[in-house]
Amino acid sequence: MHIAIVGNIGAGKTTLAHKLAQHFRWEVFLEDVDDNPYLKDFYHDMPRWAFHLQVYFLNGRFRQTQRIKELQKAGRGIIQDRTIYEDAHIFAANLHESGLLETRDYNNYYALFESMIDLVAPPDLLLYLRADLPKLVSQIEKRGRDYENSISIEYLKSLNEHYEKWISGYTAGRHLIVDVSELDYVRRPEDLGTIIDKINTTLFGLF
Ligand SMILES: Nc1ncnc2c1ncn2[C@@H]1O[C@H](COP(=O)(O)OP(=O)(O)O)[C@@H](O)[C@H]1O
Ligand SMILES: Nc1ncnc2c1ncn2[C@H]1C[C@H](O)[C@@H](COP(=O)(O)O)O1
Repeated sequence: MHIAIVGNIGAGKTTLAHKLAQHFRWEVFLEDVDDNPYLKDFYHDMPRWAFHLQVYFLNGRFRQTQRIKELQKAGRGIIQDRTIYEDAHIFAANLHESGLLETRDYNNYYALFESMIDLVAPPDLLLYLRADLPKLVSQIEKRGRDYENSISIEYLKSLNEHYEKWISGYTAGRHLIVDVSELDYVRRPEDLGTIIDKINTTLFGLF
């Protein structure tokens, strides 16, 4: 079984990934953020570093999906924090449409993504954490990564719009949308329970 958690920056993916992994006793696959050699520079100068960052994320995410495939074959359950789909359909597309990633670079990147994507199996469940802008801003602040101070409301808004468009056309497998704007699964165990119930219903037909 493979559940992938998708959603905007600060939506609460990593936090939920840990909690679900603990609940189901599955392996958790997180994003490579601390060792990312481009992320900090990207937030200082997006046009300069957009292409480098996208290629870095794409490669990392592809390698991760190959490891997930192996573990799945071995019968293990997996919770994945963010997917390769979001890199291409949300972040790279948004940078291109905002004029921060040149068309020739975007086309080059997208051709690479298309070469890879046939080798990627969609998750058994894609769990989209929808969050409004105040929730995203407060959780990004709460996390306190210095280099994310420069993230603008417009950037988050545009990413949210890309998420909504993408999820409405997602047909690769089962998906579940949970609005987390009013949920606090850090302090309220019942909110975590609500999400787990929804997952069980969708995946196993329980409840
Ligand atoms: N539903 C929630 N309610 C309250 N706080 C949350 C919730 N989800 C995440 N947080 C807090 O918000 C911050 C960002 O969450 P994180 O899981 O890192 O988001 P993401 O991985 O989506 O970027 C963390 O400090 C986390 O503890
Ligand atoms: N593909 C990406 N392009 C640009 N930025 C990205 C991409 N994937 C992740 N990010 C950024 C967004 C955050 O600053 C960090 C970690 O993501 P998070 O949603 O907080 O887990 O990386």
